[in-house]
Amino acid sequence: MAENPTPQHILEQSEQLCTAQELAGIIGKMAQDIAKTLSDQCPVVLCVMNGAVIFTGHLLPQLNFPLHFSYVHGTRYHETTQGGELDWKVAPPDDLKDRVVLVLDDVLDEGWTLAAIRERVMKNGARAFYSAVLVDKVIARDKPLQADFAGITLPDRYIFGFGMDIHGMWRNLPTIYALKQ
Ligand SMILES: O=P(O)(O)OC[C@H]1O[C@H](OP(=O)(O)OP(=O)(O)O)[C@H](O)[C@@H]1O
Ligand SMILES: Nc1nc2[nH]cnc2c(=O)[nH]1
Repeated sequence: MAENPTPQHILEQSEQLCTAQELAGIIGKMAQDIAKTLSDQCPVVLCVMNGAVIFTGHLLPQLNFPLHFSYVHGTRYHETTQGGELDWKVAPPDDLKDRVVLVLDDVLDEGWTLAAIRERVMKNGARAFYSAVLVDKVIARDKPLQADFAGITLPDRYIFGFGMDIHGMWRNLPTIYALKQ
């Protein structure tokens, strides 16, 4: 891949990993599983911006029980494909005392982002923490946490589309892609 590939070049060098229809089925099943556990808890649902924006937009209308909604914004990949320190742009809400919290993220990779969110959420008084990730990546290392609800398992390749970026671009693709190997 060239050092500064154009958006079109990235797309040409990529392959689709699943269809939009498959994603719809996966998210529908996740909504049912989440409802079985949380429908009587009135959870605070937090979207992890930016990557989880499309996943959240598909999942939320299918959660057919009362909930409160807000978001956190933390990034540790910036516009690169390597994670670093988590940079908090918007931290979890302060007023989580005794609340059950469900955090929605697009991908659980090394797990440091969700682990840091869990720590802040519990410090802010939550009674219980749950996480739902659209993609659980298979990596060679142990993760600091496992997701309570996971949609699809994918191999250790940098993915983009459906909310996830590559070099800051292509979050708007309607399904998930990876660069050809
Ligand atoms: O499990 P980890 O290795 O910690 O990685 C997962 C996180 O990485 C991505 O966020 P990113 O930092 O790229 O910010 P973005 O959501 O704005 O793209 C993704 O949206 C997850 O939040
Ligand atoms: N866009 C994107 N963000 C990530 N954050 C952690 N892993 C990934 C990935 O594969 N793609």
